[in-house]
Amino acid sequence: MTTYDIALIGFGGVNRTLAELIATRGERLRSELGFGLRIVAITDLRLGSLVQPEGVDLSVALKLGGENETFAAHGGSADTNNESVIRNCTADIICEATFTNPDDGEPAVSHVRWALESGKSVCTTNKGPVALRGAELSALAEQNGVHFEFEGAVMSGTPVIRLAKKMFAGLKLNGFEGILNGTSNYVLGRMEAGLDFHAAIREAQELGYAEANPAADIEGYDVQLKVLILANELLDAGIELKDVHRQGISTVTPEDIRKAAREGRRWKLIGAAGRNPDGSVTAGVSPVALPLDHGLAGVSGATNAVSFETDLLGAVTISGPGAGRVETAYALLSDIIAMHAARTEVSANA
Ligand SMILES: NC(=O)C1=CN([C@@H]2O[C@H](COP(=O)(O)OP(=O)(O)OC[C@H]3O[C@@H](n4cnc5c(N)ncnc54)[C@H](OP(=O)(O)O)[C@@H]3O)[C@@H](O)[C@H]2O)C=CC1
Ligand SMILES: N[C@@H](CC=O)C(=O)O
Repeated sequence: MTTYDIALIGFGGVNRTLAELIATRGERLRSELGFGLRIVAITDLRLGSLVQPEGVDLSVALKLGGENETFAAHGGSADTNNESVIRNCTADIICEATFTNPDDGEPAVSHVRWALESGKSVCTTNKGPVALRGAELSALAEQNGVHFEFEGAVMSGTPVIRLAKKMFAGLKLNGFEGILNGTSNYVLGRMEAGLDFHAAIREAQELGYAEANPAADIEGYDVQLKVLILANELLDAGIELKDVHRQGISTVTPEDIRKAAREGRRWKLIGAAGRNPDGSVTAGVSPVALPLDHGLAGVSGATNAVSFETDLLGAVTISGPGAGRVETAYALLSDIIAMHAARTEVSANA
């Protein structure tokens, strides 16, 4: 039976939860999916780096995280050493889950590039590399005969990108609109229930929904990246970040929310893209007071939903978790499962 060796880059909420899933469900995954997973390296800004080709002891690694604790006391180093670990470790697959940088995608873009250049497949939940360097990195993966998967970059573990690519074959997609950020949707809902804006953000942080800098959620940067990913991956839009108009929810006041409620409306942060008659695509993100009978008005909490406009089926809507540590760790697992399926198909056809 195949065992895939994994390196985790970034050991925060998502990659820690992936490690927990591997520790607690490894045997079940092995019997159900026909492959095993072994973590052979971890790097993290605070903990440093740990490389153990025979397999990291997760019962030890998962307990680390206290102030001043590093991997140095456990056979590793206090230095992060990302490039050397990514290039030289024995992993088959690199799981990149460091913070999303909406400006240039770094350092995650470099992490992905180093991995692909050294013949390792990558799965990531990091929106930066996918939105800002997606085409280049996918081409690099192909040149090196490896995989670059990123299902968790949009709507966490809810299948959207792969599902739309596979299941919408034969349809023409003319656009989409959706709620694509769990944090801002959660915050708007909590404000509607009377909670203070900052207290609502703190709750979203505690629940593991928010970005390292929650301004990315609140000011619409996160949705801007997700709209860019969906537009380029599914509509072949060929657009850049500057082409996606951005406005977040920080301008929506408690009074706006009360007024909308009186009028039978509810504020939502909507990301959308649509094909113009000349084939070009217009895309943006902005807060909208939707009428309560709108299909997206009832999507609450950290749930996300995206409605695709297709030529033969009309609107097709996908809804599910949009954030959360477990939900997003599952996205990485689904990427690994997709890589295994592709590899199995290639060997069956050889
Ligand atoms: N949480 C969610 O619901 C979702 C998250 N995502 C994306 O997944 C990624 C991970 O999210 P999450 O786990 O919640 O975030 P966290 O902030 O919990 O974890 C990120 C980890 O990466 C570490 N890190 C930062 N820079 C580096 C670096 N250069 N080298 C090594 N480690 C580094 C951080 O260390 P330190 O804390 O010291 O900075 C932290 O431990 C993000 O890109 C996020 O946008 C996508 C979908 C949903
Ligand atoms: N911070 C993001 C996490 C997923 O991308 C969100 O709240 O949606």
